[in-house]
Amino acid sequence: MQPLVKTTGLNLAFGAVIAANNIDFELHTGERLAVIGQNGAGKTTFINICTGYLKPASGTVTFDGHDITGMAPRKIVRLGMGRSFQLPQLFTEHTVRECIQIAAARQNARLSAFKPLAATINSNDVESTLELVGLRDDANAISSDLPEGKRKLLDVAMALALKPKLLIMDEPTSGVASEDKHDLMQTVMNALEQRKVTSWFVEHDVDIVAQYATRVAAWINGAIVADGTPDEVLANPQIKREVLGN
Ligand SMILES: Nc1ncnc2c1ncn2[C@@H]1O[C@H](COP(=O)(O)OP(=O)(O)OP(=O)(O)O)[C@@H](O)[C@H]1O
Repeated sequence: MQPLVKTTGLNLAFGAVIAANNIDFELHTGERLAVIGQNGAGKTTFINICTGYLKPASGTVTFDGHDITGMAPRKIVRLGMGRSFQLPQLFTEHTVRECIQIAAARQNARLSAFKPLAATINSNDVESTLELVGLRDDANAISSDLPEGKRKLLDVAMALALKPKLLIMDEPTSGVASEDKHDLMQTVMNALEQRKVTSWFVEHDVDIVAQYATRVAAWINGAIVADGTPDEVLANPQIKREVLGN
């Protein structure tokens, strides 16, 4: 089976810091990949290269059979690669429902000053996305008034409105109280499962990684040093010592 994402020989340095060190990587449809690594290991740089926010100095990225190396982020999104951010990127003056409507309309390039927003998109899709992430009761709330956990859910909902094949999430549980992290991840993972979206998420909480990932890749100094099942990688002595700090 053709990998959904494939990178070959990716390199990128910031001055003397090697943020991506010859990364060969494959992700297959249906996987739930957790990426772990200390701060500064290169996890976000790798996401930024794959999503078009950074150009690699060398190497290639393919997504769903397309060469997307150096392609603009909005074009990569249109091919079906969604992304949610460590700090949710919401339309802060709009309601939760409008944020999802705007995301859906942007994907179809249907935003227009001459047509009401709701007339440009399929309202059933918007309502089912609200329901899917448990935000129906918050649909009329202004997005900036939401607590952090719901802001994260809205960020995911906006990505899902674009009907992605893959969703990459940079620290989906950061800034969320530890007692709320599992509920948040459960909701997100159920939503992704229902929409048959492959996922890859950066996560520092080992319990979350062990519970929700089918595969774990560990980063050190811009390179993948371990890649396998959660049991294998989380028990690897080097990873315990250098990544998990045990
Ligand atoms: N735009 C940039 N300019 C200069 N250095 C950068 C830039 N972006 C990242 N770096 C450096 O590259 C290295 C990798 O950073 P990156 O953000 O990818 O790490 P990370 O694993 O995502 O860390 P964190 O867990 O803190 O988000 C770090 O040393 C960082 O300081």
